[in-house]
Amino acid sequence: MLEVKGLSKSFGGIHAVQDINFTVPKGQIVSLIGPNGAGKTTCFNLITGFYQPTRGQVFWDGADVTASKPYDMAQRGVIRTFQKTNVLRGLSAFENIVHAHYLRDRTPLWRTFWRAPDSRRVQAEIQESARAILDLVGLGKRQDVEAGSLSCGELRLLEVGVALGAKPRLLMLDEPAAGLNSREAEGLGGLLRTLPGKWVESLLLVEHNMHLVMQVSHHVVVMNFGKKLAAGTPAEIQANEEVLEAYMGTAA
Ligand SMILES: Nc1ncnc2c1ncn2[C@@H]1O[C@H](COP(=O)(O)OP(=O)(O)OP(=O)(O)O)[C@@H](O)[C@H]1O
Repeated sequence: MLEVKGLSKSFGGIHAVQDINFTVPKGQIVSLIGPNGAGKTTCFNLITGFYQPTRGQVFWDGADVTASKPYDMAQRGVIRTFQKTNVLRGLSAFENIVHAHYLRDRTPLWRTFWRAPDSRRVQAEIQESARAILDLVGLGKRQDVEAGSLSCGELRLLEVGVALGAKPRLLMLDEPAAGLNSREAEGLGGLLRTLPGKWVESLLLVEHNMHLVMQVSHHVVVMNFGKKLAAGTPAEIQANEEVLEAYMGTAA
């Protein structure tokens, strides 16, 4: 579904991403890992059009979408989260997810006024979908709580819920387990594993929590100093000495 070919990005003399190649097939969870500054978030920014690549291409569903605008990528179903929260703290958990549904809504404004019964039906569908997402992420009983009052663990779950509200085909999560304790991360892992095939087509993850990465990924791509160091199944990556030296060793 997603294919990244020879992707490169330089900021002046800093080669943040150099000749990166990988694919995210349908139905799979792929993780991008590497030490701080390895270029993972820059890859996310290149794929979703927040940065223009210096070289290389991004293909989505067979189409060349290199340097598409972030809004175009979202319309195509490529939805990402940020390391900084995408949650509106003054809104309730429920309102946050309802709000996210409108990101991909194509209903022209005039229809909202002209065909009120139709628009009421759409609103009812959105509310039902928002409740289903809240139940999925385990926040069903917290739907009316202001996002700003949720615990760190609950906020992380709400962030995933907000991203799901935009009806992603490819969901790209940037450090979804940041700040979670091991029990919360375990729960998040369980949730992520249920998503492909039902709620999203595929998932691309940037994550430092190695336990979570190894628990949920079909395929892992390791970056170091902007370059691809290794790629393989979690078992292959865990057995790769170069990876252990460059990343696991320093992360342990
Ligand atoms: N807008 C920018 N301008 C200049 N340098 C940048 C910019 N964005 C990223 N960089 C640099 O590119 C390199 C890769 O950064 P990036 O944030 O992609 O790494 P990362 O692997 O996501 O790190 P972390 O795990 O800490 O989030 C770093 O040296 C960073 O300082």
